[in-house]
Amino acid sequence: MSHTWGYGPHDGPSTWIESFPIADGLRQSPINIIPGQTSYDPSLKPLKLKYDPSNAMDILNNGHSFQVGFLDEADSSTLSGGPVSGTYRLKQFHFHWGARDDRGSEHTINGIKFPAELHLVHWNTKYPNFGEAASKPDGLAVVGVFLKGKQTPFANFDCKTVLPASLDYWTYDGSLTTPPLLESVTWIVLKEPISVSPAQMTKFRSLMFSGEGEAPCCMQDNFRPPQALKGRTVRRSFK
Ligand SMILES: CCCCNCc1ccc(S(N)(=O)=O)cc1
Ligand SMILES: [Zn+2]
Repeated sequence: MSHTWGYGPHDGPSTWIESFPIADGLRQSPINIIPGQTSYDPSLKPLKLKYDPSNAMDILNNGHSFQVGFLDEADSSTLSGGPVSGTYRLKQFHFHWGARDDRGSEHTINGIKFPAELHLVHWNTKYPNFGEAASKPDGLAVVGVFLKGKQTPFANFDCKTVLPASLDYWTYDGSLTTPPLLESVTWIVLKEPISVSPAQMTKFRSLMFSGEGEAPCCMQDNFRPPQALKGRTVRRSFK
């Protein structure tokens, strides 16, 4: 059965439960983060991110976003420390954004939406590969970074240069935010956003959901709204 899901009125987030019943699961993402209701956990370690730009392999419009794929056959671009144990390898990064600057991010803070959100997707090297890891509760770790509007050149895709100065973060147990919505993600959402220029946002919004020869449909509003917390705790690494 070919899963055709999207972000439109007939195939968008409210319809995903029809093919993916886990959409109503106990650890779905994204969520609305209410800073006053998070708990500081002094045992949380600093995030350790190591990215080798030469691992970047390709850029792809996958019909839901565009993603930059990384070579993940060695521990050269990894995440460790933070809320996770062991080593997670960078597989890809991609973005979610809105048709306008008043929406676009998947996570929200006190209900505030950012114009876009970057996801750096990593898999746990205790499993043989991404696909295996994606089906395990501790299989994936995704670093979420909010993008805010500002006149500034957009850094190249050396992931290190694209990260904010502070690596303070919120963390919670969640899921993929697109089908198959697997509940295998340790979410690490950075408190400090990075800046992106209006020109960059225009570039995002000029990408297409549609393929060649199809009726043109701009890739915009490719975000899932916040899901129920269902009793989960959101911890923070900073006082
Ligand atoms: C098992 C096949 C899964 C393919 N899909 C990957 C994927 C990666 C990250 C995210 S996100 N948006 O939660 O970072 C969604 C979907
Ligand atoms: Zn994502």
